[in-house]
Amino acid sequence: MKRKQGKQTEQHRKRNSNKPSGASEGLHAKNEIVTVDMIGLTHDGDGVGRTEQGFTLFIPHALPGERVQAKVLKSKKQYGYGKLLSHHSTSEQRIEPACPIYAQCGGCQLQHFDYEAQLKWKRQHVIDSLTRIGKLKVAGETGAASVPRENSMTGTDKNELSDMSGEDMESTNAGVQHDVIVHPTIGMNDPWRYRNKAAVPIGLAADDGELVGGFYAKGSHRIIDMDNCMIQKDLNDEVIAIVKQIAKELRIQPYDEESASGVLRHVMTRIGVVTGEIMIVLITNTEKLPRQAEWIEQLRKRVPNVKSIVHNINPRVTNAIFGDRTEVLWGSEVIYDELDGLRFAISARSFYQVNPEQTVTLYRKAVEYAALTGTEQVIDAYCGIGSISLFLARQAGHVYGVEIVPEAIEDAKRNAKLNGLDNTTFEAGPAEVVIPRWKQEGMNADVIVVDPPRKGCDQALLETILAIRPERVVYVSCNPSTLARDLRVLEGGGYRTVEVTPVDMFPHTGHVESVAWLVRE
Ligand SMILES: C[S@@+](CC[C@H](N)C(=O)[O-])C[C@H]1O[C@@H](n2cnc3c(N)ncnc32)[C@H](O)[C@@H]1O
Repeated sequence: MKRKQGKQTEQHRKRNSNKPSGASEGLHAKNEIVTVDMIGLTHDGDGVGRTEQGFTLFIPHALPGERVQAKVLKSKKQYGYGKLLSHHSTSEQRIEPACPIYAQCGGCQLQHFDYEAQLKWKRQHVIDSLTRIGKLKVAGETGAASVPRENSMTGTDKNELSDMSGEDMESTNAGVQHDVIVHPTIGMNDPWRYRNKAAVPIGLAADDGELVGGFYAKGSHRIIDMDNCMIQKDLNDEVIAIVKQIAKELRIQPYDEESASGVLRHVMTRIGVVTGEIMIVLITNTEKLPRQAEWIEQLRKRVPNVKSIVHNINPRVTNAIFGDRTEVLWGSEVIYDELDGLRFAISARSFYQVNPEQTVTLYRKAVEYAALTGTEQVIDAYCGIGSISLFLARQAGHVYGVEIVPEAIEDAKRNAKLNGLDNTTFEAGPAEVVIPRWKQEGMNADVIVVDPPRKGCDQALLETILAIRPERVVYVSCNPSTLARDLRVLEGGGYRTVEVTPVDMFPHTGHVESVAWLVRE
């Protein structure tokens, strides 16, 4: 990769030799209008194209195969960013986005792309990561990828890989030659209105200073006011609209990010899709929620199914939604939901998958890959509220879950009891600390399941998995790049990746979830 970048830099230097210095860092000047042939999509869903002069431009909402006119917004040495102005030719996979505010909102990235094409692209994204980063050979693939290497490994991929250290990247050099099966992405029959959770930033409208709440516009912190999101459950939209209305009536000051002043920063709502229960979390910059009693009265009156009203305090100047302190203002500290006949208590700070229908598909696939017979000792690392753990516990000897958020572990214990699954043990702490200690204490496991956050598994955890030597590892991942990186480590330690199944948990967004099945050689 380095060699290719060097070559491109040299070409640009030659081409730029006649340009006035300081006009632009890259080949094209800012605001220049260029014709671009689109050749791929980045891992964020932005189009990747080449200008007639061979310069790489990333252009949101442009699709592979299209010829477009674009305005250069930023021009770096080796690549730039552009804005789509018009089409010379369009892709057959281009469709009219269903959402009226799609062009401004940063919430979805792929609504202009036919859903079947999204599913294929997500599978290809997984394959590209497995082959390039994991050095794995995918059945039916020649090793060529959807986007030529020098393009896909520039802008966005660099961001995706930013969690990896140089050392991790070095470790990706060796390769293996068995074939990994990557199945088609399992999509939704109706890929709309799937989210059970909304977390909406609240702020001031730029024009009239009114309270607004919605989504950040792509690439900025400008809030687009919105009452109808096509990937949200209707009920979430309704509750958010009610909360905004109450905030206005009670004259609650919206948070102003620039001055870090004001009161209401975010509203989070979560619904139990099976139970109909609703949790509302008000996140403030201030210690107290002004007019608390009226808030409770109004929310109870206008949201009949509300079961939990929670206040979280976040006075920090940060992009993180939640602060450290959470108190229940009214009702229960949890709401309940059901997945595949299992009942789950979910508290405000606990992770719970946002697409319940696809979650069942994903977890069933993870259980299938675990291939349990009723006797196995299973470790579920990064277990959240124990959701995968309990799916596994129905078919295992014993399941040990570990999770860093203490509230989630309290939920997991409660959930095990609730479902009468006493063959479970849960511990709060970092997986990379707790599991090595379990190993030292003599624990063994037949199967280890991991479901880490985007940054993937900690190296110490991967080493411990290799030391425990379970027969099977099931890796649930929301980031194909770190999945591929970690599979390389496990392959290097004597595991073989047999299959990977992408599951579309987040239709119309660039997010790709997948589950991998590894066996000990
Ligand atoms: C993608 S979620 C998966 C949760 C759960 N398996 C599920 O499906 O609901 C990742 C979880 O890892 C937890 N986590 C993050 N870093 C961790 C660490 N170092 N050790 C243990 N858990 C961690 C997060 O709090 C989160 O609950």
